Amino acid sequence: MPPRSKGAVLPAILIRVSQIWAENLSKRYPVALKEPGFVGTLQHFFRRRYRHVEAVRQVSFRIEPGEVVGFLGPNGAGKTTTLKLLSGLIHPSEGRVEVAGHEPFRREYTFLRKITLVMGNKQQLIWDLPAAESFRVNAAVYEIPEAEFRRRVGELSEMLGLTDKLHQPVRKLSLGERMKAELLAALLHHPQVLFLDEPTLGLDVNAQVAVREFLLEYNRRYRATILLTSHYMADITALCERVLVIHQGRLFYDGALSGLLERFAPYREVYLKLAVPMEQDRLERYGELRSLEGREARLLIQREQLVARVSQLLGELPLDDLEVREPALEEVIGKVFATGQA
Ligand SMILES: Nc1ncnc2c1ncn2[C@@H]1O[C@H](COP(=O)(O)OP(=O)(O)OP(=O)(O)O)[C@@H](O)[C@H]1O
Repeated sequence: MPPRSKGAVLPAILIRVSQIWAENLSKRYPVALKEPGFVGTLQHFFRRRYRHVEAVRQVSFRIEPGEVVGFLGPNGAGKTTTLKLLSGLIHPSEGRVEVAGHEPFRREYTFLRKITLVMGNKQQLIWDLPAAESFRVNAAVYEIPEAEFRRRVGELSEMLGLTDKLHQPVRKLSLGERMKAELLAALLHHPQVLFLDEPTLGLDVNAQVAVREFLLEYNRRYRATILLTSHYMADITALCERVLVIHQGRLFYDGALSGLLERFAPYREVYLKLAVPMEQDRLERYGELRSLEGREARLLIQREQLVARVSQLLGELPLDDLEVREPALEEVIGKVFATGQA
C-alpha cells in the first residue's frame, strides 16, 4: 500500500466499533479434589485430581462507547469472573473478548491505560498514607505530567466532594470517603472503560447517592463506558438503561431495564389501605397476597387482570386508599433466580 501523503483525507465512512465485545466467552476454574483425613492428604500430594467449576458459559454481548450497563446476578453467578476476563486479570477458557480494541489478557500498557477495575471489597490506597500520596504512585505508573496530575486531582476531588480529605491518612477516612478516594485513584489516568464491581458496597444511603451522581457526571463528561455490578437495585435504576443478567454462568437477559420488568414480572403490585381490619382469605380472592399488616395490604395481580380486579376491589371492599405500583426490582430479580426461570 502506498504511504499516505501528508494531509490525506481519511475515509468518510466511520465504522462504529463496540467498546466491549465478548463472543462465547467461557471460564472454567480447576478445583482440586481432596478426600478428608491423612490418607486423603497423602493421595492429594502424589496424585492430584481436579473437578471444574463452570463460572462463565458461552457468554456473548457487545457494549458501545459511552453506554452504562448494569450487570446483575445472584451470588456466584459469574459477574466478578466476567469482569476479570474483560479486564485481563484471567485468561478465558474459550471464546473471544475485545475491550477498547485490545485482547485484555495480553495486558498491554496501552490497554491498561484505557481501562480501570474497581472492586468494592478491595483497596489499592495505602492504609497509613494520605490518599494524595497514593495518587502520586498512580501518576508515576501512568506517566501523568505534574501539571495535569494536579488538574485531574483537583477536578475529580471536587466532583467527589473530597477536596479537604486528601491529606489525612486513609485509615482515618470514613468508608464512604475511602470509596470516593479509591474511585479517584482508579480514574486518575482517565480510563475510557470502567469495570465497577460493587462500588457502593457497605456505603450508607447518602454516600451511595454521591457515588452514583459522580459516576453519571464522569460518564457525561468523558463519555466513558461503564459496566457495573451492584446488589443495590437503586444503583442500577439510577445509572443503567440497559442490563445484562447472568445466572449460573449463563447470560439470559440482555436488554432494557424496563423490558426486564415486563418479561419477568407479568404482574403489578396493588397497595391497599383498608378502612376496617380484614381476614386474609377475603383479600386472597383478588390476587397473590404478599403482606397484610394491620390495615395495610400488598397484592400481586397479573397485568392482564389488573383493570378488572382493581374495579372489583373498589366496588367490593371498604378502602381508604388504593395504589398500583411497579413491583420492586429486587423482588422480580429474586423471583427469577429462585425459580431458575430464564
Ligand atoms: N479462583 C477460583 N477458583 C475456583 N472457583 C472460583 C474461583 N473464583 C470464582 N469461582 C467460582 O466461580 C463461580 C462464579 O464466581 P464469581 O465470583 O464470578 O460470582 P459473582 O457473580 O461475582 O458472585 P458475587 O455476587 O457473590 O460476588 C462461583 O461458583 C465461584 O465459587
